[in-house]
Amino acid sequence: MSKPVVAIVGRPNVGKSTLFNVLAGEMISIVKDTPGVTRDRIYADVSWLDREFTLIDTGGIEPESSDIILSQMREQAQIAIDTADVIIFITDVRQGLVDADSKVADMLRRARKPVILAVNKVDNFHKFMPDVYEFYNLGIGDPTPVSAASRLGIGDLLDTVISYFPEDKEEEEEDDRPRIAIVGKPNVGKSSIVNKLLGENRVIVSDIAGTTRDAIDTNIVHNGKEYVFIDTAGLRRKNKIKEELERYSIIRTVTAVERADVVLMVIDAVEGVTEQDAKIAGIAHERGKGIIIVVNKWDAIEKNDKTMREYEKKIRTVLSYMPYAEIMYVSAKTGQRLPKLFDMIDMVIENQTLRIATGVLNEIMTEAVAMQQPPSDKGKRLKLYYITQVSVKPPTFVIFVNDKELMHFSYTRYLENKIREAFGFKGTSLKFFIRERKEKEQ
Ligand SMILES: Nc1nc2c(ncn2[C@@H]2O[C@H](COP(=O)(O)OP(=O)(O)OP(=O)(O)O)[C@@H](O)[C@H]2O)c(=O)[nH]1
Ligand SMILES: Nc1nc2c(ncn2[C@@H]2O[C@H](COP(=O)(O)OP(=O)(O)OP(=O)(O)O)[C@@H](O)[C@H]2O)c(=O)[nH]1
Repeated sequence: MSKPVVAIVGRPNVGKSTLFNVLAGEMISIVKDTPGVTRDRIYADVSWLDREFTLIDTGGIEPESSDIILSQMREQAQIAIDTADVIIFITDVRQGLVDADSKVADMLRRARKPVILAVNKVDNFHKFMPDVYEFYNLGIGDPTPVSAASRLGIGDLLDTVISYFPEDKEEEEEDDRPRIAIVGKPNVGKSSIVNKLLGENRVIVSDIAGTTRDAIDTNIVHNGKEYVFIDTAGLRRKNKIKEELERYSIIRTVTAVERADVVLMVIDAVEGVTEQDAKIAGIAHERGKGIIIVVNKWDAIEKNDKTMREYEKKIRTVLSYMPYAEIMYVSAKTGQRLPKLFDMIDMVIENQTLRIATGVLNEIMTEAVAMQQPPSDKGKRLKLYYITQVSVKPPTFVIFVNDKELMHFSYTRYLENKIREAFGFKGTSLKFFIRERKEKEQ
């Protein structure tokens, strides 16, 4: 279900960005083309030997003095401990072992998460190996020599990374409680929503033992059904620079969204919807998660009969890439409409896992094609042979055509709309793959 998260931690200048780019650039597909989504390489989807994971770079800007370096590294390590399944701790063979490395190693060791010690800049294994052994002193296991710049040792490193992933999701499958991530800018009311939901519903203590991450999960029972809320609120803002804070909140959002079935994208009604909201919502959209846009603090604004429509218009414009998302206007302060969230969550999950029979899909497609002729180019017309649904979460379809080039984005969108007219699929994106098939095979 959810992909494992792997975090890179290390001192400035040891090669974190270089390693990140090597892992990301060659072996990944970042889902792009969502307007507003950050171009910063803070996170990336990586796959290695059929295993997929989300890679995050916890490193930020370069601090000047060594005591700041240490405190920053502690912050990075803490973020990694809080969010990652596997941590790559990267050091530099040229600089050798330094005090900050040892302190961070202590911290990581106590966290009881799998840590891989990568010793970077080993551009020549023969020459530098004796220096690599020094890193055994950190007491966090065997050092793995790599050279990010020359791409040496990368395969071994990735083998080690995936060896720590749980064997195909057995454990997770047992837990079928809906997982709901609450995301949004600071101060929009994420914690207030969870607290209000907690206050009005029965709470039970998390029964999954042993993982740090569950500490931020809240289990809520509503109408006899359990829901797990994953909160991204409460980033410690003290002493943080703006860029750093933003990086951390993106990491928190990505890792929470990764684990969720449905994402509540919280917007502050008083502030209105902003580009930053578009960035955050884009993370959930890219990952094909169910989405509900929650406009909070609805009690705090002046309203008339047009207010809701005006809000919707603005939201649809700024978040134009997710027209399928439902919008709810709530107040964590008064509790207005909050109980309805659960029905909405149930509906979105149903839609995320909805499967449509192939026969029905093909009827819809045939009818759609009859109503609006497919595009043509240079005398050749697009022919659509066959459509079938191949997976769920999000619902994913494959369309077989005579020529991929002829399948315009707008025609795919048209078919999507026809499918949505028939089945709704509210709250979830739909994915389409276009495949070519020779005419005679039909
Ligand atoms: N010789 C050698 N140099 C490397 C290697 N990997 C990275 N470097 C160099 O080390 C320097 C720092 O690399 P970055 O990837 O920017 O390091 P970083 O840890 O992301 O640094 P910060 O952004 O300051 O945290 C650059 O000059 C890289 O070219 C390597 O494998 N061998
Ligand atoms: N009027 C009004 N105020 C609200 C509502 N929900 C939250 N607030 C206020 O908004 C402020 C921020 O609420 P939080 O729940 O801490 O917001 P958050 O999104 O969790 O913030 P971070 O922890 O910074 O991410 C607090 O002062 C709340 O009292 C609401 O529905 N109406």
